[in-house]
Amino acid sequence: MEPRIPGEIRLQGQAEPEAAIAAETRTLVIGPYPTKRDAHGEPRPALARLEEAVGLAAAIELDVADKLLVTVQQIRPSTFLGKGRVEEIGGRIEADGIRLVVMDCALSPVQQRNLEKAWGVKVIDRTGLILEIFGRRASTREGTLQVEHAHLAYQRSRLVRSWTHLERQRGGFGFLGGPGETQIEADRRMIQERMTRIERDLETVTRTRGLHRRSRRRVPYPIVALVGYTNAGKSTLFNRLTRAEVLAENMLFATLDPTARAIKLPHGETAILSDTVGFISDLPTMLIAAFRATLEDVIEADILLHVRDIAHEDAEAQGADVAQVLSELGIEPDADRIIEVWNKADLLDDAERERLMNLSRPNGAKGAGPVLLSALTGEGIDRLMSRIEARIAAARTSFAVILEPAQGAELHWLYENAEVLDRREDAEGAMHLVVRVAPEKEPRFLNRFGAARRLKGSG
Ligand SMILES: Nc1nc2c(ncn2[C@@H]2O[C@H](COP(=O)(O)OP(=O)(O)OP(=O)(O)O)[C@@H](O)[C@H]2O)c(=O)[nH]1
Repeated sequence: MEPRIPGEIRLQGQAEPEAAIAAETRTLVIGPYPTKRDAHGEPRPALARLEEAVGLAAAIELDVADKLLVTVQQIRPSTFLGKGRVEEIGGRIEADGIRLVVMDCALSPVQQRNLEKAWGVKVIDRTGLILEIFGRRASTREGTLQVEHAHLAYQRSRLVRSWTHLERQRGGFGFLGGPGETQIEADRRMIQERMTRIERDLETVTRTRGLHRRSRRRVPYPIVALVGYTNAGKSTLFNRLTRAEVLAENMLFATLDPTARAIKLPHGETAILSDTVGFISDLPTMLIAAFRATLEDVIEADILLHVRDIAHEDAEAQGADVAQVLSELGIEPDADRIIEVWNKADLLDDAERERLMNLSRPNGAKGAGPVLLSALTGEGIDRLMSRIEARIAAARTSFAVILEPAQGAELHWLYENAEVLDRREDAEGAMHLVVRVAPEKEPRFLNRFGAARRLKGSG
Protein backbone atom coordinates (compact mmCIF):
# COMPACT_ATOMS: atom_id res chain seq x y z
CA MET A 1 0.00 0.00 0.00
CA GLU A 2 1.13 3.56 -0.75
CA PRO A 3 2.39 5.45 2.26
CA ARG A 4 -0.30 7.71 3.68
CA ILE A 5 1.87 10.78 3.16
CA PRO A 6 4.93 10.73 0.95
CA GLY A 7 7.10 11.94 3.83
CA GLU A 8 6.15 9.16 6.15
CA ILE A 9 9.18 7.08 6.86
CA ARG A 10 9.62 4.01 8.87
CA LEU A 11 11.82 4.77 11.79
CA GLN A 12 14.44 2.39 13.04
CA GLY A 13 13.18 0.24 15.85
CA GLN A 14 9.59 1.28 15.32
CA ALA A 15 7.48 -1.80 14.80
CA GLU A 16 5.13 -0.38 12.16
CA PRO A 17 4.66 3.03 10.58
CA GLU A 18 1.58 4.82 11.87
CA ALA A 19 -1.54 3.27 10.43
CA ALA A 20 -2.95 5.10 7.42
CA ILE A 21 -6.18 7.00 7.85
CA ALA A 22 -8.55 5.18 5.59
CA ALA A 23 -11.33 6.88 3.66
CA GLU A 24 -14.78 6.48 5.20
CA THR A 25 -13.37 6.35 8.72
CA ARG A 26 -16.10 7.30 11.15
CA THR A 27 -14.95 10.66 12.44
CA LEU A 28 -15.82 13.17 15.13
CA VAL A 29 -14.66 16.75 14.46
CA ILE A 30 -14.17 18.89 17.55
CA GLY A 31 -13.79 22.67 17.48
CA PRO A 32 -12.10 23.46 20.81
CA TYR A 33 -11.87 27.22 20.44
CA PRO A 34 -10.53 29.41 23.22
CA THR A 35 -12.56 32.46 22.19
CA LYS A 36 -14.93 33.43 19.46
CA ARG A 37 -12.31 35.61 17.78
CA ASP A 38 -9.73 34.66 15.20
CA ALA A 39 -5.99 35.26 15.25
CA HIS A 40 -6.38 38.80 13.92
CA GLY A 41 -8.85 39.75 16.61
CA GLU A 42 -11.71 39.75 14.12
CA PRO A 43 -14.84 38.06 15.27
CA ARG A 44 -15.17 34.83 13.38
CA PRO A 45 -18.14 32.72 14.23
CA ALA A 46 -16.97 29.55 15.94
CA LEU A 47 -19.59 27.59 14.08
CA ALA A 48 -18.20 28.72 10.72
CA ARG A 49 -14.73 27.63 11.83
CA LEU A 50 -16.05 24.26 12.85
CA GLU A 51 -17.87 23.93 9.52
CA GLU A 52 -14.62 24.66 7.73
CA ALA A 53 -12.84 21.94 9.70
CA VAL A 54 -15.65 19.54 8.81
CA GLY A 55 -15.20 20.55 5.17
CA LEU A 56 -11.49 19.78 5.39
CA ALA A 57 -12.19 16.37 6.90
CA ALA A 58 -14.78 15.65 4.23
CA ALA A 59 -12.22 16.67 1.60
CA ILE A 60 -10.25 13.52 2.36
CA GLU A 61 -13.41 11.46 2.37
CA LEU A 62 -13.63 10.90 6.09
CA ASP A 63 -17.11 9.94 7.20
CA VAL A 64 -17.91 12.84 9.54
CA ALA A 65 -20.50 11.29 11.84
CA ASP A 66 -20.60 14.10 14.34
CA LYS A 67 -19.21 17.56 15.12
CA LEU A 68 -18.85 19.30 18.42
CA LEU A 69 -18.16 22.87 19.49
CA VAL A 70 -16.30 23.25 22.78
CA THR A 71 -15.42 26.61 24.31
CA VAL A 72 -12.09 26.23 26.04
CA GLN A 73 -11.41 28.90 28.65
CA GLN A 74 -8.17 27.40 29.81
CA ILE A 75 -6.05 24.88 27.97
CA ARG A 76 -5.02 21.89 30.07
CA PRO A 77 -1.37 20.96 29.38
CA SER A 78 -2.04 17.23 29.64
CA THR A 79 -5.20 16.83 27.57
CA PHE A 80 -6.05 20.28 26.15
CA LEU A 81 -9.65 19.80 27.31
CA GLY A 82 -10.82 19.60 30.91
CA LYS A 83 -11.16 16.23 32.63
CA GLY A 84 -14.96 16.24 32.67
CA ARG A 85 -15.09 17.11 28.99
CA VAL A 86 -12.69 14.34 28.07
CA GLU A 87 -14.87 11.80 29.85
CA GLU A 88 -18.09 13.13 28.40
CA ILE A 89 -16.70 13.05 24.86
CA GLY A 90 -15.30 9.57 25.53
CA GLY A 91 -18.83 8.30 26.18
CA ARG A 92 -20.04 9.84 22.98
CA ILE A 93 -17.18 8.33 20.99
CA GLU A 94 -18.02 4.89 22.24
CA ALA A 95 -21.77 5.24 21.70
CA ASP A 96 -21.30 6.52 18.13
CA GLY A 97 -18.65 4.01 17.11
CA ILE A 98 -16.18 6.80 16.28
CA ARG A 99 -12.75 5.68 15.02
CA LEU A 100 -11.01 9.02 14.53
CA VAL A 101 -11.15 12.40 16.28
CA VAL A 102 -10.04 15.58 14.55
CA MET A 103 -9.20 18.34 17.02
CA ASP A 104 -9.24 21.65 15.13
CA CYS A 105 -6.37 23.16 17.13
CA ALA A 106 -2.66 22.60 17.65
CA LEU A 107 -2.06 19.71 20.05
CA SER A 108 1.23 18.96 21.73
CA PRO A 109 2.40 15.37 21.27
CA VAL A 110 1.65 14.75 24.95
CA GLN A 111 -1.91 16.02 24.60
CA GLN A 112 -2.43 13.93 21.50
CA ARG A 113 -1.13 10.82 23.21
CA ASN A 114 -3.21 11.34 26.33
CA LEU A 115 -6.39 11.93 24.37
CA GLU A 116 -5.74 8.83 22.29
CA LYS A 117 -5.28 6.85 25.48
CA ALA A 118 -8.41 8.27 27.11
CA TRP A 119 -10.63 7.75 24.10
CA GLY A 120 -9.09 4.62 22.63
CA VAL A 121 -9.16 6.07 19.09
CA LYS A 122 -6.74 7.89 16.82
CA VAL A 123 -6.56 11.67 17.32
CA ILE A 124 -5.11 14.19 14.85
CA ASP A 125 -4.84 17.96 15.08
CA ARG A 126 -5.24 20.67 12.48
CA THR A 127 -1.69 20.47 11.14
CA GLY A 128 -2.01 16.69 10.90
CA LEU A 129 -5.23 17.09 8.97
CA ILE A 130 -3.84 19.69 6.56
CA LEU A 131 -0.74 17.58 5.95
CA GLU A 132 -3.02 14.67 5.18
CA ILE A 133 -4.90 16.77 2.62
CA PHE A 134 -1.75 18.18 1.05
CA GLY A 135 -0.31 14.69 0.86
CA ARG A 136 -3.26 13.41 -1.11
CA ARG A 137 -3.46 16.43 -3.42
CA ALA A 138 0.18 16.75 -4.40
CA SER A 139 0.40 15.90 -8.06
CA THR A 140 3.66 17.32 -9.37
CA ARG A 141 7.13 16.39 -8.27
CA GLU A 142 7.57 19.77 -6.65
CA GLY A 143 4.33 19.46 -4.70
CA THR A 144 5.19 15.98 -3.53
CA LEU A 145 8.62 17.08 -2.35
CA GLN A 146 7.21 20.10 -0.54
CA VAL A 147 4.66 18.01 1.30
CA GLU A 148 7.24 15.40 2.15
CA HIS A 149 9.50 18.07 3.57
CA ALA A 150 6.73 19.66 5.63
CA HIS A 151 5.70 16.28 6.94
CA LEU A 152 9.23 15.36 7.98
CA ALA A 153 9.57 18.69 9.77
CA TYR A 154 6.34 17.92 11.61
CA GLN A 155 7.54 14.43 12.48
CA ARG A 156 10.86 15.77 13.71
CA SER A 157 9.26 18.37 15.95
CA ARG A 158 7.15 15.69 17.54
CA LEU A 159 10.04 13.27 17.82
CA VAL A 160 12.01 15.68 19.95
CA ARG A 161 9.24 16.33 22.36
CA SER A 162 7.71 12.92 22.62
CA TRP A 163 10.62 10.54 22.81
CA THR A 164 9.16 8.70 25.76
CA HIS A 165 6.22 7.93 23.50
CA LEU A 166 8.43 6.37 20.88
CA GLU A 167 10.32 4.51 23.54
CA ARG A 168 7.13 3.09 24.84
CA GLN A 169 6.24 1.89 21.37
CA ARG A 170 9.55 0.12 21.08
CA GLY A 171 9.03 -1.66 24.37
CA GLY A 172 12.08 -2.93 26.19
CA PHE A 173 14.57 -0.60 24.55
CA GLY A 174 14.20 2.23 26.95
CA PHE A 175 14.79 0.56 30.28
CA LEU A 176 18.10 2.23 31.00
CA GLY A 177 17.24 5.57 29.48
CA GLY A 178 20.45 5.69 27.45
CA PRO A 179 19.61 3.39 24.55
CA GLY A 180 16.23 5.09 24.12
CA GLU A 181 17.86 8.41 23.66
CA THR A 182 20.38 6.96 21.23
CA GLN A 183 17.49 5.58 19.27
CA ILE A 184 15.86 9.01 19.17
CA GLU A 185 19.13 10.48 17.99
CA ALA A 186 19.29 7.88 15.24
CA ASP A 187 15.71 8.63 14.19
CA ARG A 188 16.37 12.33 14.20
CA ARG A 189 19.50 11.89 12.10
CA MET A 190 17.60 9.77 9.64
CA ILE A 191 14.89 12.38 9.29
CA GLN A 192 17.47 15.12 8.92
CA GLU A 193 19.32 13.23 6.19
CA ARG A 194 16.10 12.71 4.32
CA MET A 195 15.16 16.37 4.67
CA THR A 196 18.54 17.47 3.36
CA ARG A 197 18.15 15.23 0.34
CA ILE A 198 14.71 16.63 -0.36
CA GLU A 199 16.00 20.17 -0.02
CA ARG A 200 18.60 19.40 -2.68
CA ASP A 201 15.98 17.89 -4.99
CA LEU A 202 13.70 20.84 -4.38
CA GLU A 203 16.45 23.24 -5.29
CA THR A 204 16.79 21.52 -8.66
CA VAL A 205 13.05 21.56 -9.25
CA THR A 206 12.78 25.19 -8.20
CA ARG A 207 15.63 26.11 -10.52
CA THR A 208 13.85 24.37 -13.39
CA ARG A 209 10.69 26.24 -12.54
CA GLY A 210 12.66 29.50 -12.56
CA LEU A 211 13.94 28.62 -16.03
CA HIS A 212 10.41 27.87 -17.20
CA ARG A 213 9.26 31.16 -15.81
CA ARG A 214 12.04 33.00 -17.55
CA SER A 215 11.32 31.31 -20.85
CA ARG A 216 7.65 32.16 -20.38
CA ARG A 217 8.83 35.74 -19.92
CA ARG A 218 10.80 35.55 -23.16
CA VAL A 219 7.58 34.78 -25.01
CA PRO A 220 6.13 37.50 -22.94
CA TYR A 221 2.48 36.69 -22.62
CA PRO A 222 0.84 38.36 -19.67
CA ILE A 223 0.37 36.01 -16.73
CA VAL A 224 -2.98 35.86 -14.97
CA ALA A 225 -2.95 33.99 -11.65
CA LEU A 226 -5.96 32.73 -9.73
CA VAL A 227 -5.85 33.16 -5.99
CA GLY A 228 -8.53 32.61 -3.40
CA TYR A 229 -9.70 30.82 -0.36
CA THR A 230 -9.92 27.10 -0.60
CA ASN A 231 -13.14 25.92 -2.28
CA ALA A 232 -13.88 29.40 -3.70
CA GLY A 233 -14.10 27.93 -7.18
CA LYS A 234 -10.67 28.57 -8.68
CA SER A 235 -10.35 25.23 -10.45
CA THR A 236 -13.87 25.53 -11.82
CA LEU A 237 -13.11 29.00 -13.15
CA PHE A 238 -9.78 27.77 -14.52
CA ASN A 239 -11.61 25.04 -16.42
CA ARG A 240 -14.26 27.42 -17.61
CA LEU A 241 -11.65 29.83 -18.95
CA THR A 242 -9.34 27.22 -20.46
CA ARG A 243 -11.87 24.48 -21.07
CA ALA A 244 -9.23 22.14 -19.74
CA GLU A 245 -9.88 19.16 -17.57
CA VAL A 246 -8.20 19.64 -14.22
CA LEU A 247 -9.37 18.29 -10.96
CA ALA A 248 -12.44 20.20 -9.78
CA GLU A 249 -14.58 18.61 -7.17
CA ASN A 250 -16.37 19.69 -4.11
CA MET A 251 -13.18 19.13 -2.26
CA LEU A 252 -10.89 21.49 -0.56
CA PHE A 253 -7.41 21.92 -1.89
CA ALA A 254 -8.14 20.35 -5.20
CA THR A 255 -5.23 22.38 -6.45
CA LEU A 256 -1.95 21.95 -4.72
CA ASP A 257 0.28 22.73 -7.63
CA PRO A 258 -0.06 25.55 -10.05
CA THR A 259 -1.05 24.55 -13.51
CA ALA A 260 -0.62 26.97 -16.33
CA ARG A 261 -2.57 27.08 -19.59
CA ALA A 262 -2.90 29.52 -22.42
CA ILE A 263 -6.19 31.37 -22.81
CA LYS A 264 -7.51 33.43 -25.70
CA LEU A 265 -8.91 36.84 -24.82
CA PRO A 266 -11.91 38.29 -26.73
CA HIS A 267 -9.79 40.05 -29.33
CA GLY A 268 -7.68 37.00 -29.95
CA GLU A 269 -4.79 37.83 -27.71
CA THR A 270 -3.07 35.18 -25.61
CA ALA A 271 -2.51 35.19 -21.86
CA ILE A 272 -1.24 32.51 -19.52
CA LEU A 273 -3.67 31.48 -16.80
CA SER A 274 -2.15 29.94 -13.71
CA ASP A 275 -4.09 28.08 -11.04
CA THR A 276 -2.59 28.13 -7.54
CA VAL A 277 -2.92 26.50 -4.18
CA GLY A 278 -6.04 27.31 -2.18
CA PHE A 279 -5.48 29.54 0.79
CA ILE A 280 -6.83 28.72 4.18
CA SER A 281 -7.01 30.41 7.55
CA ASP A 282 -4.47 29.46 10.22
CA LEU A 283 -2.27 27.66 7.76
CA PRO A 284 0.62 26.39 9.86
CA THR A 285 3.67 28.59 9.19
CA MET A 286 5.71 25.50 8.40
CA LEU A 287 3.42 24.91 5.44
CA ILE A 288 3.46 28.51 4.26
CA ALA A 289 7.23 28.24 4.07
CA ALA A 290 6.93 25.00 2.12
CA PHE A 291 4.77 26.62 -0.53
CA ARG A 292 6.71 29.83 -0.93
CA ALA A 293 8.26 28.62 -4.19
CA THR A 294 4.83 27.81 -5.58
CA LEU A 295 3.61 31.22 -4.61
CA GLU A 296 6.39 32.90 -6.56
CA ASP A 297 4.18 32.48 -9.60
CA VAL A 298 1.59 34.62 -7.84
CA ILE A 299 4.12 37.31 -6.97
CA GLU A 300 5.24 37.58 -10.58
CA ALA A 301 1.80 37.57 -12.18
CA ASP A 302 0.64 40.57 -14.19
CA ILE A 303 -2.93 40.13 -13.02
CA LEU A 304 -4.38 38.36 -10.01
CA LEU A 305 -7.93 37.13 -10.02
CA HIS A 306 -9.03 37.00 -6.41
CA VAL A 307 -11.85 34.46 -6.51
CA ARG A 308 -14.37 34.56 -3.69
CA ASP A 309 -17.30 32.33 -2.88
CA ILE A 310 -19.67 35.25 -2.51
CA ALA A 311 -22.53 33.01 -1.42
CA HIS A 312 -20.54 31.72 1.56
CA GLU A 313 -21.61 33.11 4.91
CA ASP A 314 -17.97 33.58 5.84
CA ALA A 315 -17.03 35.24 2.52
CA GLU A 316 -15.75 38.41 4.11
CA ALA A 317 -13.44 36.72 6.63
CA GLN A 318 -12.15 34.40 3.89
CA GLY A 319 -11.39 37.38 1.68
CA ALA A 320 -9.54 39.04 4.56
CA ASP A 321 -7.46 35.89 5.08
CA VAL A 322 -6.45 35.87 1.44
CA ALA A 323 -5.60 39.58 1.56
CA GLN A 324 -3.41 38.84 4.57
CA VAL A 325 -1.48 36.12 2.75
CA LEU A 326 -1.10 38.37 -0.29
CA SER A 327 0.23 41.22 1.77
CA GLU A 328 2.72 38.82 3.35
CA LEU A 329 3.86 38.19 -0.21
CA GLY A 330 4.20 41.94 -0.71
CA ILE A 331 1.02 42.44 -2.73
CA GLU A 332 -1.28 45.09 -1.33
CA PRO A 333 -5.00 44.35 -1.48
CA ASP A 334 -5.79 47.48 -3.51
CA ALA A 335 -3.04 46.85 -6.06
CA ASP A 336 -4.12 47.70 -9.60
CA ARG A 337 -3.34 44.22 -10.80
CA ILE A 338 -5.95 42.54 -8.59
CA ILE A 339 -9.37 41.85 -10.08
CA GLU A 340 -11.98 40.81 -7.53
CA VAL A 341 -14.10 37.92 -8.79
CA TRP A 342 -17.34 37.28 -6.93
CA ASN A 343 -18.11 33.69 -7.79
CA LYS A 344 -21.14 31.43 -7.29
CA ALA A 345 -23.64 34.13 -8.27
CA ASP A 346 -26.05 31.32 -9.21
CA LEU A 347 -26.49 30.52 -5.51
CA LEU A 348 -27.76 34.00 -4.62
CA ASP A 349 -31.42 34.88 -4.23
CA ASP A 350 -32.77 37.71 -6.39
CA ALA A 351 -32.50 40.44 -3.76
CA GLU A 352 -28.92 39.54 -2.85
CA ARG A 353 -27.92 39.26 -6.47
CA GLU A 354 -29.39 42.72 -7.17
CA ARG A 355 -27.55 44.18 -4.20
CA LEU A 356 -24.21 42.69 -5.24
CA MET A 357 -24.80 43.62 -8.87
CA ASN A 358 -25.09 47.24 -7.78
CA LEU A 359 -22.00 46.98 -5.64
CA SER A 360 -20.06 45.48 -8.51
CA ARG A 361 -20.73 48.29 -10.97
CA PRO A 362 -17.46 49.74 -12.19
CA ASN A 363 -16.42 52.52 -9.87
CA GLY A 364 -14.29 55.53 -10.67
CA ALA A 365 -11.88 56.11 -13.49
CA LYS A 366 -10.15 52.76 -13.02
CA GLY A 367 -13.37 50.87 -13.71
CA ALA A 368 -12.20 48.55 -11.01
CA GLY A 369 -15.35 47.11 -9.44
CA PRO A 370 -15.59 43.38 -8.74
CA VAL A 371 -16.95 41.02 -11.38
CA LEU A 372 -19.99 39.03 -10.28
CA LEU A 373 -20.16 35.70 -12.06
CA SER A 374 -20.77 31.99 -11.86
CA ALA A 375 -17.94 29.72 -12.90
CA LEU A 376 -20.46 26.88 -12.87
CA THR A 377 -23.09 28.29 -15.23
CA GLY A 378 -20.80 30.59 -17.19
CA GLU A 379 -22.81 33.69 -16.37
CA GLY A 380 -20.59 36.79 -16.30
CA ILE A 381 -17.55 35.04 -17.80
CA ASP A 382 -17.53 37.37 -20.83
CA ARG A 383 -17.40 40.35 -18.52
CA LEU A 384 -14.42 38.87 -16.74
CA MET A 385 -12.64 38.21 -20.04
CA SER A 386 -13.18 41.81 -21.14
CA ARG A 387 -11.99 43.05 -17.78
CA ILE A 388 -8.79 40.99 -18.03
CA GLU A 389 -8.24 42.29 -21.53
CA ALA A 390 -8.80 45.91 -20.48
CA ARG A 391 -6.45 45.54 -17.56
CA ILE A 392 -3.73 44.07 -19.74
CA ALA A 393 -4.26 46.82 -22.27
CA ALA A 394 -3.98 49.48 -19.58
CA ALA A 395 -0.61 48.15 -18.57
CA ARG A 396 0.56 47.90 -22.15
CA THR A 397 2.90 50.23 -23.96
CA SER A 398 1.58 52.71 -26.49
CA PHE A 399 3.67 54.25 -29.25
CA ALA A 400 3.33 57.25 -31.50
CA VAL A 401 4.21 56.41 -35.11
CA ILE A 402 4.45 58.67 -38.13
CA LEU A 403 4.09 57.07 -41.59
CA GLU A 404 4.74 58.62 -44.98
CA PRO A 405 2.00 58.20 -47.60
CA ALA A 406 4.11 55.56 -49.39
CA GLN A 407 4.26 53.29 -46.36
CA GLY A 408 1.00 51.47 -47.01
CA ALA A 409 2.50 48.08 -46.20
CA GLU A 410 3.61 49.35 -42.81
CA LEU A 411 0.14 50.68 -42.11
CA HIS A 412 -1.27 47.31 -43.02
CA TRP A 413 1.19 45.58 -40.66
CA LEU A 414 0.09 47.84 -37.82
CA TYR A 415 -3.56 47.04 -38.32
CA GLU A 416 -2.77 43.35 -38.39
CA ASN A 417 -0.42 43.23 -35.43
CA ALA A 418 -1.18 46.12 -33.11
CA GLU A 419 -4.12 48.02 -31.81
CA VAL A 420 -4.60 51.35 -33.57
CA LEU A 421 -5.93 53.79 -31.00
CA ASP A 422 -5.76 57.00 -32.98
CA ARG A 423 -5.11 57.98 -36.61
CA ARG A 424 -4.74 61.45 -38.04
CA GLU A 425 -3.46 62.76 -41.37
CA ASP A 426 -1.51 66.00 -41.48
CA ALA A 427 -1.43 68.58 -44.31
CA GLU A 428 1.49 66.80 -46.04
CA GLY A 429 -0.40 63.53 -46.14
CA ALA A 430 1.71 61.89 -43.38
CA MET A 431 -0.17 59.57 -41.04
CA HIS A 432 0.12 60.17 -37.27
CA LEU A 433 -0.86 57.08 -35.36
CA VAL A 434 -1.08 56.01 -31.76
CA VAL A 435 -0.82 52.25 -31.44
CA ARG A 436 -0.78 49.82 -28.55
CA VAL A 437 1.54 46.86 -28.85
CA ALA A 438 1.37 43.54 -27.06
CA PRO A 439 4.61 42.67 -25.28
CA GLU A 440 5.14 39.61 -27.44
CA LYS A 441 4.89 41.75 -30.59
CA GLU A 442 7.09 44.52 -29.30
CA PRO A 443 10.45 43.25 -30.61
CA ARG A 444 9.07 42.87 -34.14
CA PHE A 445 7.34 46.22 -33.90
CA LEU A 446 10.53 47.98 -32.81
CA ASN A 447 12.43 46.31 -35.66
CA ARG A 448 10.07 47.85 -38.15
CA PHE A 449 9.39 51.13 -36.41
CA GLY A 450 12.62 52.01 -34.66
CA ALA A 451 11.66 55.68 -34.67
CA ALA A 452 8.39 55.13 -32.82
CA ARG A 453 8.02 57.19 -29.67
CA ARG A 454 7.12 55.30 -26.48
CA LEU A 455 4.13 56.92 -24.79
CA LYS A 456 3.28 55.03 -21.63
CA GLY A 457 3.05 51.66 -19.94
CA SER A 458 5.40 49.17 -18.41
CA GLY A 459 7.61 49.08 -21.51
N1 LIG B 1 -23.02 26.75 -7.36
C1 LIG B 1 -21.78 26.97 -7.74
N2 LIG B 1 -20.81 26.13 -7.35
C2 LIG B 1 -19.55 26.39 -7.78
C3 LIG B 1 -19.24 27.51 -8.60
N3 LIG B 1 -17.90 27.49 -8.81
C4 LIG B 1 -17.40 26.42 -8.17
N4 LIG B 1 -18.39 25.75 -7.54
C5 LIG B 1 -18.27 24.53 -6.73
O1 LIG B 1 -17.48 24.81 -5.60
C6 LIG B 1 -16.67 23.66 -5.27
C7 LIG B 1 -15.21 24.05 -5.21
O2 LIG B 1 -14.77 24.43 -6.48
P1 LIG B 1 -13.24 24.33 -6.91
O3 LIG B 1 -13.15 24.92 -8.27
O4 LIG B 1 -12.71 22.98 -6.70
O5 LIG B 1 -12.59 25.32 -5.80
P2 LIG B 1 -11.07 25.76 -5.61
O6 LIG B 1 -11.08 27.19 -5.24
O7 LIG B 1 -10.24 25.40 -6.78
O8 LIG B 1 -10.70 24.88 -4.37
P3 LIG B 1 -9.24 24.51 -3.82
O9 LIG B 1 -8.57 23.69 -4.82
O10 LIG B 1 -9.56 23.79 -2.57
O11 LIG B 1 -8.51 25.77 -3.54
C8 LIG B 1 -16.99 22.63 -6.35
O12 LIG B 1 -17.98 21.77 -5.85
C9 LIG B 1 -17.55 23.44 -7.49
O13 LIG B 1 -18.44 22.71 -8.29
C10 LIG B 1 -20.31 28.37 -8.98
O14 LIG B 1 -20.16 29.36 -9.69
N5 LIG B 1 -21.55 28.04 -8.52
